[in-house]
Amino acid sequence: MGPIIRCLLGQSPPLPRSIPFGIGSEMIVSSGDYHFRAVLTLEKIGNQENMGIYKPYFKKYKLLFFTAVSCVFFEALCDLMQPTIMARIIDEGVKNSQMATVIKFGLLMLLITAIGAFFAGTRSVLASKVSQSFGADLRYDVFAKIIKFSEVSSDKIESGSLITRMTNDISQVTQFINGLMRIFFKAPITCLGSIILAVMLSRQMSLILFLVVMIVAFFIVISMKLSYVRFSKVQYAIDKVNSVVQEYLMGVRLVKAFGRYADEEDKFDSANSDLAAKTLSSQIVIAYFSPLMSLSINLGIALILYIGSILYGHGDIEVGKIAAFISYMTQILASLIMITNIFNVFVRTKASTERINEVLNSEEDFKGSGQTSDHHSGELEFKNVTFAYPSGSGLPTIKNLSFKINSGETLAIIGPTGSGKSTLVWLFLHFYDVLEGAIYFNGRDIKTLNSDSLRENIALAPQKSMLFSGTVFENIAWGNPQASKEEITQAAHAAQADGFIQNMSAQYDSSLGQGGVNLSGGQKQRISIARALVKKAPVLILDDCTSALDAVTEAKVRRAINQAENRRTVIMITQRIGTAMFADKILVLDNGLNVGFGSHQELLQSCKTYQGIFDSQIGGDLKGITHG
Ligand SMILES: Nc1ncnc2c1ncn2[C@@H]1O[C@H](COP(=O)(O)OP(=O)(O)OP(=O)(O)O)[C@@H](O)[C@H]1O
Repeated sequence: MGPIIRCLLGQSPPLPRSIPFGIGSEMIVSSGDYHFRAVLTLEKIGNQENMGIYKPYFKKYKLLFFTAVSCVFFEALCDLMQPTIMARIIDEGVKNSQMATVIKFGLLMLLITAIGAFFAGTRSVLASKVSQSFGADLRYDVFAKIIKFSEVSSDKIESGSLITRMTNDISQVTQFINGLMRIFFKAPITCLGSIILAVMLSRQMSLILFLVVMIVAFFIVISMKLSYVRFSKVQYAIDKVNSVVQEYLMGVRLVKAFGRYADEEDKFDSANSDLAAKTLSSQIVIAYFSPLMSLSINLGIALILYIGSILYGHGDIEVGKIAAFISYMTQILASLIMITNIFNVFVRTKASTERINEVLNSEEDFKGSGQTSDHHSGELEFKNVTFAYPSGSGLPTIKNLSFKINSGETLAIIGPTGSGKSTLVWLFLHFYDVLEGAIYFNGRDIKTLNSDSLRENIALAPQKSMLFSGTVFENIAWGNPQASKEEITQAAHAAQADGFIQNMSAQYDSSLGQGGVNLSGGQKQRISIARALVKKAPVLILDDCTSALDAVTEAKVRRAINQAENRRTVIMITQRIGTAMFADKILVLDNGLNVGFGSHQELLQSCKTYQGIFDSQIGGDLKGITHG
């Protein structure tokens, strides 16, 4: 097994760090049927354990892989035989005008070419099959990992970058695997075989061959060194372009409303130009070195012809052998370039592998200790909870916060924007771990609960309604795929969505565009609430998701939830005092601190922040009424 394969499997000792290759050189080399795009990215070639991630995939396809490699072996043998047969045609057939010899060896050449073509075709099909299946499996696993991402991981890697990793980086790996089967064995076999056969043809001319090989090898090493650091920069530039496009598409209406086309164009132009510049910079070295290598090869051929003609004059060599020697020399140099390309692609793949590995090694969502929580009640307690976002400023978002609600109670959380209201929900859902304190659900620390079953107890209507492409029915049923049609309509009724759904062209079977583009903000919120209601979980969380509803509709939603058969615990995050005041308990948050907890009446008496919010929204005139 060769070094690249061993590196791929993480089995070989590290390649020397001193290998003077670099990130970023890119070249397209064509030699016969080889057409290889290569970029060198050998930043840490010694650190190859990352490549071990491909071991299971390689194992899965090893039979096809080795069949392809065997085809390459026979293909190379066929190639090697050609110049020697050609020399015999010239020296025995053409020179002596023996047509029978020309025809005999000509037919033999054709037969060998046909056999070589058969192996080349089979190898190509197998290489494509293995590399594409390999790539598809890897893409699947990366996506499966992204699905399991913890919130910390999601905060760390931008979605634009994740897309580049799922597409560009995995394509790079696929290209490498394909190239491995195309040329990995062929290049060394051709190179070694050609050297042996060339030396056997003429020792004197072999000196020129070695000289040219040394010069070309020198150019290859220098070009790699010069282009070492460039490739990962290209990948990050692609990330940036993806992010700019993605952000524009997410905010397209806002951009139009604000007429900010020019700024968006500028942003894209800057990212795009940066990508072009970095790609150019990664290619430019090769652009200069490729002609230099060709020049050296042609110089070598001219020297061979010169020395060959002198030797021929002395009767030391025949014309056919000179032609065969030149042919072997071209094969040796083409193989050298191919070997270089293997390293080029290897290092580029290494950079992509590091990026893929970062995804595969990202922290997964909390699993909990494996204990399930199949409770039917929804008692919740936060005890001295302190929390800071790992990707945030380091300052706590939630500070020593405590409160408790009993099962079946309604809690309203109110407070200025950015005070940490949604963060409480993320903590309860165990998206993040608390720094200090603990959260108890039905008396058990949520850290000891299986996260999936904890979340089964919670239905969430998020602040930003998220709808999927599909029908209205499918979108509501997403909350509970087992729900009957009747339960879906009941939930829609309670969420005050049935009215507008009935007015849609195909009622519950009406299609929603991507993200629910064909609905108003309030309609989206009501479908989102219906989806949460149909889950029938012991705890219902409404995260400021009635903000787009008018006061009358909102009151109807609230009443419907309160009148539900199985009275559940409801957590209602809101900015409106008119919504909060009907809750059993109200938590007033300010800058992550619990500054008030109690009923509306209690807080009006005791909590300055609450009084302030009340005065600003309802006004002092009504204070007496609500007091009563
Ligand atoms: N993923 C995150 N990484 C780092 N900081 C975050 C993250 N999410 C929120 N924050 C910060 O935490 C603080 C509280 O945010 P949170 O969304 O909980 O506030 P909120 O009270 O729900 O606000 P709003 O009423 O505007 O929705 C804010 O300062 C915010 O910048």
